[in-house]
Amino acid sequence: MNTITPVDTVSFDGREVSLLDQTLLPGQQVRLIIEDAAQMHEAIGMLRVRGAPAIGVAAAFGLWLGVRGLSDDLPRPEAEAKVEETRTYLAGARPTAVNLSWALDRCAAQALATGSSTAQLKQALLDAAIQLRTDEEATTRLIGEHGADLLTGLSGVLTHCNAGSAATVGLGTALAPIYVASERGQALRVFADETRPLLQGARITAWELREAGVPVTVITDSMAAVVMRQGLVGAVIVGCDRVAANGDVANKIGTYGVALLARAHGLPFYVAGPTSTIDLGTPDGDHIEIEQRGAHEVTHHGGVLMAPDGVDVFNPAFDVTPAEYVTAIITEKGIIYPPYGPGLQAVKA
Ligand SMILES: CSC[C@H]1O[C@H](OP(=O)(O)O)[C@H](O)[C@@H]1O
Repeated sequence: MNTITPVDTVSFDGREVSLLDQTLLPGQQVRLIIEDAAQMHEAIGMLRVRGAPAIGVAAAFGLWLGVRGLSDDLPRPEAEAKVEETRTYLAGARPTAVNLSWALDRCAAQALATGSSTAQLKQALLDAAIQLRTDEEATTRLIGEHGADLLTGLSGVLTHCNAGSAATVGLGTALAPIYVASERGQALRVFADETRPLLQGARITAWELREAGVPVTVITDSMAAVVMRQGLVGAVIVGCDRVAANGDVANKIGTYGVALLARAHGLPFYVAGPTSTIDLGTPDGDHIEIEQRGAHEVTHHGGVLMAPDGVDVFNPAFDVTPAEYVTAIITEKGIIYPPYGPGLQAVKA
């Protein structure tokens, strides 16, 4: 197989920042020009751009968009105050994926340490966002290369949600090892959980894998157990939105159940993610804020009522998988095995 071409989730063409609107996948591929921080905040909140690494890069460009219109004559302290205001605003778009705040903090710190004028501050924010995009793209290739070694000899793997190229600015996290294994000539079929309620697996994972020529079978979330029992997969590999210092993993709702199923069927359960998704400041999964989303996502699909309108709904966007159920964590710096504390500390050093 030829080298995989990543999905162009977030890009800057020298003038404009654009996003692939993932709410319209797979039926439409529409690019949105994002002109200011408010539009970027909306895009992140509505999952037009989604996936921890991708929203981090998107927010970084959003930070620049929030100040690019400032007059170069504005006193630097006032410009810096605007950066801080925009950073705080964008960080509030979604609470669970640590990459959002991590990317904003990284880019703001780099820019605030650069120059003494407002013009230099603005340029530094753009430079920081561009560099972040470059770094995060390279990171996904390394995740793929480390993770592919774990998939050697397998003919099927199961994934949950979308932690592919569309969730990053490169090959992805959970799907990166699959892409690299495929590039190496391994015949690997992906069983993709559709992942209710927003169907990132059916809509996005299946779409990007088919675009890349990787065999994919879409299953409903309730079919995962049978797929494992019938021996159709030899491993589970998922992404992550925040990894706590003890190795507990926040990821798309339903991941915890898939981890339990993997344990029950004696299958390895791998988590793939950049070290930027590891948050040593959060001691364990109980301290990870889980985003609660609106009832409409559950009671409606495609404008069709799927449950009594107004019925009570529980719609957490993520859950936490305890570290004890995680076989290994695949990062760009290598594979981490239990006990996770020391290994996570090492890759963040
Ligand atoms: C590579 S991070 C992907 C991660 O993000 C997804 O959540 P969302 O679609 O709500 O942004 C899901 O948890 C994926 O595993």
